[in-house]
Amino acid sequence: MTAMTAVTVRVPAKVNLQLAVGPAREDGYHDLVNVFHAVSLFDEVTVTRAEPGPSRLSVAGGLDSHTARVPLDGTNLAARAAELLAREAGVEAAVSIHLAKAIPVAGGMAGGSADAAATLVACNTLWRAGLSDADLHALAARLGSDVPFPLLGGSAVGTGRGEHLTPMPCGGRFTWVFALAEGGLSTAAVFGEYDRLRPDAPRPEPDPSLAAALAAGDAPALGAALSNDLQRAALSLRPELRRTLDAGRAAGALGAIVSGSGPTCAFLAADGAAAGEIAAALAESGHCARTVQAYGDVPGATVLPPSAG
Ligand SMILES: C[C@@](CO)(OP(=O)(O)O)[C@H](O)COP(=O)(O)OP(=O)(O)OC[C@H]1O[C@@H](n2ccc(N)nc2=O)[C@H](O)[C@@H]1O
Ligand SMILES: Nc1ncnc2c1ncn2[C@@H]1O[C@H](COP(=O)(O)OP(=O)(O)O)[C@@H](O)[C@H]1O
Repeated sequence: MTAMTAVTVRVPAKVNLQLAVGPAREDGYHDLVNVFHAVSLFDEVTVTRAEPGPSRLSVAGGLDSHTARVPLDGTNLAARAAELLAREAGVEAAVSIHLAKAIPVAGGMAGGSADAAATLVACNTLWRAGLSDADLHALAARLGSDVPFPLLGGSAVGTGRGEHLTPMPCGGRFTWVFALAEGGLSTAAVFGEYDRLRPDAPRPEPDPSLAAALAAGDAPALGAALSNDLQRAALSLRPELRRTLDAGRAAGALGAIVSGSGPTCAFLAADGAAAGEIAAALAESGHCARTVQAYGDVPGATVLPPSAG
């Protein structure tokens, strides 16, 4: 059997349908009820055998202003994922990693986490390391709170700091418009602003009406149930996002919300035609850098056949 030389994994972005945030814990993290929903905006990560040594990284795609902010050294979450998996599997990390990015960078859609999850799957395949899904999940949680979800995809609720996942049924295909902003927002800074604004945050609780709407494929009910406790903090740091949200609502969005820690804004549309109208209105308003349309939910990290890589 000849050894594989490269593996490509396709991995989705997420939007948070509910993000309920408790008070800061002693370790600095916050307990969450975090409903993840994987959407059809994909990064593709290709891991190729290379000389031993630090992983070499390259990046392409997406908004130029975004890709320029992707670190190409050992701090990249994908490089850290390759090193962690190599240590765990007892092999040498000898790979180059190419990131073809469609997920906005520092946009609250977990692009770096998606790349890390994809790298775990790609290296596990390339090195025939034989780690189980549970092993990969445990490694993912060590890399970041958002890293386990893109392994799974679909829709799922995350508790703890977001890493304990329970899948949720999704009974339909939901149509989304995302308004990408020019700059990013630091997740830690948004949680810090949340603490300043909500020192008395209550314990986060799941919203049963959201779970029911998701399971029923009921877009108007899901739009009404969307909620994000970090939105106020993101708007406090980036007040202009309010105009983006207002423009999407005025154009008929069933729900309008900041995605996770932002600054990407997410709009739920009734159907493809409505999504086109929302995207056109957002573009005309001049309040966002670019819009993309996507649907959810979609599967998690998937190895592509060699010819497609
Ligand atoms: C807010 C969310 C919502 O899904 O994602 P983004 O919108 O940024 O993509 C996540 O909770 C982000 O997850 P992730 O980006 O993996 O965060 P981590 O690397 O684990 O932590 C980065 C920093 O965010 C803060 N943090 C993160 C998760 C959590 N439950 N409580 C926190 O307080 C901490 O300040 C931490 O130092
Ligand atoms: N593979 C990666 N892709 C994008 N950003 C990365 C990656 N690895 C590390 N980063 C760093 O992580 C930060 C957060 O990026 P990202 O995961 O895209 O956003 P968010 O946490 O808002 O969902 C970026 O500002 C960047 O410096």
